[in-house]
Formats: sequence, structure tokens, C-alpha cells
Amino acid sequence: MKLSKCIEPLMDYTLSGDGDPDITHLEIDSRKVQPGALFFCISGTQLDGHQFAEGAEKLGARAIVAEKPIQVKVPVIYVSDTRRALAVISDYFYGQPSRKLHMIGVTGTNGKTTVTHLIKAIQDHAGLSTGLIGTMGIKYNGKEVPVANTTPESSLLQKEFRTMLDNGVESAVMEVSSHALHQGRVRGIDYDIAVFTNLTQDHLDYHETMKDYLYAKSLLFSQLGNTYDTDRLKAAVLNEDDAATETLKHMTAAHVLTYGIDHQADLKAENIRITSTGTAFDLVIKNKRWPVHMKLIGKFNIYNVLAALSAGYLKGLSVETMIEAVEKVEGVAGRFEAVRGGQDFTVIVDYSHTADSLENALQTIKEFAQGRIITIAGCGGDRDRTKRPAMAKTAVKYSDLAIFTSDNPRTEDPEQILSDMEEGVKGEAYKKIVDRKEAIYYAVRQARVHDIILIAGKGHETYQIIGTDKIDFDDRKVALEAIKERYEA
Ligand SMILES: CC(=O)N[C@H]1[C@@H](OP(=O)(O)OP(=O)(O)OC[C@H]2O[C@@H](n3ccc(=O)[nH]c3=O)[C@H](O)[C@@H]2O)O[C@H](CO)[C@@H](O)[C@@H]1O[C@H](C)C(=O)N[C@@H](C)C(=O)N[C@H](CCC(=O)O)C(=O)O
Ligand SMILES: Nc1ncnc2c1ncn2[C@@H]1O[C@H](COP(=O)(O)OP(=O)(O)OP(=O)(O)O)[C@@H](O)[C@H]1O
Ligand SMILES: N[C@H](CCC[C@H](N)C(=O)O)C(=O)O
Ligand SMILES: [Mg+2]
Repeated sequence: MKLSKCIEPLMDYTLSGDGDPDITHLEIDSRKVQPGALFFCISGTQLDGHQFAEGAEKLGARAIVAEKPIQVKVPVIYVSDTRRALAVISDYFYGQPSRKLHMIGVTGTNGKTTVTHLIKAIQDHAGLSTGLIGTMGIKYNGKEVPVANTTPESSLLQKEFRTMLDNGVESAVMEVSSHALHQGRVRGIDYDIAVFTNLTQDHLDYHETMKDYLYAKSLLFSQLGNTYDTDRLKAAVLNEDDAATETLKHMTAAHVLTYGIDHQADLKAENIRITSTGTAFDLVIKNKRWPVHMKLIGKFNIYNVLAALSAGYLKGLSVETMIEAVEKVEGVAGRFEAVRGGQDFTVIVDYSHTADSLENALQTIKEFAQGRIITIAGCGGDRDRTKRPAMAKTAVKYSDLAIFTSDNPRTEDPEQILSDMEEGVKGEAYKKIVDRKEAIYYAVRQARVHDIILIAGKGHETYQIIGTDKIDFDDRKVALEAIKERYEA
């Protein structure tokens, strides 16, 4: 596409330099520039992309979008916000694919990955070919592409939507993180349905207050209903049991459908029964009742299922077909995933990395625990420090033995992260083992018949980030090795 065409959707810019080169791709990382790129200089949280403009030019960038003066020979498009320009140009460059897909965005502190997987399972089962984007990567038509971010940058998002469309995908469901909303990675995406799971404390390193965090989340709902096609229903799916829903109702011009357990809602779960192997409940919609028996465990997963069913309901899918799909779902990798090594105690790997999700996981375990509860928990480095004492407190509150260990320390001192956790449990009993592998082995050696070990925080992750190194580490594999060692000993 000619540069002049690429920048057609920009409202306000200044062009410097001559020529109208052909642009073959859009790029924000100078290290990935190939000849033909339009390079965007992003003022980031760590680095300033403007310093890489010359490098990008050397590698073949044919034009550059910048916010402040740069010295290059290729044409420069000056804008006030390069991330905004990136979103607007990406949408246009790839032919506005989100307008042709049935688009669902899921936001909230916890449950996004689970809800998006459930929506994909439901829609695929109902014959609606669905693409998925989120923490576990990009998936459609049996193809999987790994991603670095839960919600990728706008250029990658739009490119993937285009590929999905070209490959017969009809609907795309994606996790929308608060970082992405704040940075405008999803600007220009024409969502049909926006789903809210819940709001509890996380990411206060990035968003300064809970109010700012909620504001970022609310952008998904306020941008919904800026409708391009008036024939398409635009709807917000909101959790009636979460306090933030009241605000979100005010933020959206779209139709609202609610789900809940404790409050009256459009889709409601009643008569709940939770066991260690599954969850049963009645789904109630407009006084009609359907029994649901699913393999997913826990009250929090009922919320996730209700959210997913709500999205399908708005699409007009049959409730019976949706329930069939939900009942088949085995679970999402690393979310309440049982590790089975033939041991006479239970080991569960879970991705709870906030105080609220840890509380939910542990409350669920409490409901069916026959033995002691042993919890292994840690907190990620270079992330919200204020959640650390709260997570430690939750671990100790529900456990007979709480073991604090390292999650992904990243560039922080692992000992310091543990000290931050300890602030929340002064005078309480717990054990501290910095090395995660050692902590898992210790827990497995301590377990008695019927005990339950919860290994929280890293779920599906197959790595541990220590400093800037990413080493192989999979809680599930390490637990299996520890179980093997114990039985061989
Ligand atoms: C804090 C944060 O949101 N960081 C994201 C952000 O990076 P940034 O703005 O800080 O970028 P930077 O490192 O300062 O670099 C500035 C610019 O220089 C460019 N650069 C840099 C080096 C170079 O040699 N050449 C070059 O061109 C970079 O590509 C970038 O465009 O924009 C990047 C591009 O989109 C993201 O990959 C990056 O995610 C990092 C990896 C990250 O850890 N993000 C986390 C906090 C995050 O966003 N998480 C949420 C999920 C949270 C949840 O699940 O609730 C997510 O959506 O993933
Ligand atoms: N609806 C929910 N409410 C509270 N906790 C939940 C809910 N759903 C899942 N969890 C807990 O949160 C953990 C993470 O779930 P999931 O991966 O679905 O969330 P997420 O929002 O995608 O997380 P991330 O922000 O890391 O992408 C699970 O392992 C579980 O312990
Ligand atoms: N999306 C979350 C994932 C946290 C996972 C946890 N294992 C950690 O590293 O803190 C984040 O980036 O904050
Ligand atoms: Mg996720």
C-alpha cells in the first residue's frame, strides 16, 4: 500500500520529506524491521522508540511515524500520539477486518483466559468458526501462534484478524488487558460484545489507583456502541455480583445483559453443587431452567461459564447446544489443573497470581478438602508490589502449611519479593523457600494421604524469568518429578 494511502485515516499529521513509497508492513520494533516497513517510534515505559529511528531506516524502513523530531532521509509523518496512529493505520492497512468479524472482547482482573476459551468452545461447537487471542496465544483452525502479551499491539492484532478472515474465521474472541486499553492497543476494533468478569486488585504498579485501573477497564465498554454498522447488536455482558458493574453500566451506550449468582440477573446460576471432580448448577434465564454438569471446578468457574453463555446467548445460539459444549470442556491448561502421578494426595497447579484469585482457588479447595491444605505461592517481580502482602495473607489464611517461594522474580531480588510478602503475615506460621523447585519438592515430601497441594501463580507457564534469563520451568513437570522421587525413595 502506498504511504499516502496508509495515512488516509489520520486526521491530524505533518508530513516531512518527499516520496510516496510502497509500504509492505507496519513495525514498532526496530529489531524486526525489514525492507518496506513503516516504522512507528513509540515512547515506551522503558525506552524511547525515537532513538531507534535511524536503525530502522538502515534496515529498510521506507517511512517513519514519530511524535518528536528525528533525523532520517525517508519521509516522516509527525503525529501527537504514535500508538494512536499505529492503531488507526493498522485497522485501515489490513482492511478493517474487525468490522467483518463477530468481535468479542473480554476484560476483568481474573477469568479472561477461561472465559475466552469457553466462548471459543461454545461457538465452535455451534458451528461458528472462532479465533482466539489471549495469554495462551492465538488459536484458530487448529493453528497456534505464541504471543508475548495477553493483548498484543494493534498492528499484530489487526494483522491476525485479517489472516483469520482470509481463512474463514467468522468470530474472534480476545482477552483485553487493562494495559492494552490504556495504551490504545485495541483502539479501532469494532467490538460487538464486551464482557466483564470482575475487578479486584492487580497491576497497581502500572495503574496508580484502583480508580485508574477501573477507568482503563471501562474503556472497552465506553468504546462499544460507537457503531459502524447499525444493524449489528452491540452489547455489554456484565457481572451483576461485582461492584464495578454499576460504573460500567453508566459507561456504555450499548445494550446490557447481566449474569450472576448472588444478585438477580438475566442469566443466573442456582442450586450450586461443587465437588473435587466437577460443578453442577441450574442455569436460569427468564424463569426457564437448565441443569448443567461441568468438569470445571469452583464457584468462580460458574461465573466464567455464565459470562461465556451470555455472549453466546446474545449471538442467538441455542442454550442446549451451548450447555453441551460447556459440559465437554475439560478445563484450561494451568487453571486448576490436577497433576496425576499416582500419588495418594492431590496436587493442583493454578494460575492464581492475585489475592482474589488465590482466595477463590483456596475457597474452592476448602469445599472438598478432606486432608490438609498445603499452598505454594509467590509473586512476580517487576509487577504490583502492593498485592504481595495480601497474597501471602490469603495463602496463610486458608492453608495448614503455606510455603512462600519465587514466581518470576524478573529483575527484582527474589529475597526482597519474599520480604514484601512477609509484611502481610507478621507473627503467623509459614515457610520460606526461595527456590521454586525446592519448594515444590518440599511440599510433596510433606504431603500425607488426602492432603491437597496448591501450586499457585504460574499455571501453564513453561518458564521462569530470573533476571533477564528465561529458564525452562513447568510446575506440572516439576511436581510430577517430585512425586516420582518420593515414591521411589
Ligand atoms: C509495561 C508495558 O505494557 N509494556 C509493553 C509496552 O512496552 P513499552 O511501551 O514499555 O516499550 P519499551 O520497552 O519502553 O520500548 C519502546 C519502544 O521501543 C521499541 N524498541 C525497543 C528496543 C529496540 O532495540 N528497538 C525498538 O524499536 C519497542 O519495540 C517499543 O516500541 O509495549 C510493548 C509492545 O506492545 C509490550 O510488549 C510491552 O509489554 C511488556 C513485555 C510487558 O511485560 N507487558 C505487561 C505488563 C502487559 O502488558 N501485560 C498485559 C497483561 C496483564 C494481564 O494479563 O492482566 C498484556 O496485555 O500482556
Ligand atoms: N471468575 C473468576 N474470578 C476469580 N478468580 C478467577 C476467576 N476465573 C479464574 N480465576 C482464578 O484466576 C486464575 C487466572 O484465571 P485466568 O487465566 O482465566 O484469568 P486471566 O484474567 O486471563 O488472567 P491474566 O490477567 O493473567 O491474563 C485462575 O487460575 C483461577 O485461580
Ligand atoms: N498477566 C500477568 C501474569 C502474571 C503471572 C505471574 N506468574 C507473574 O509472573 O507475575 C502479568 O503479567 O502481570
Ligand atoms: Mg489471561
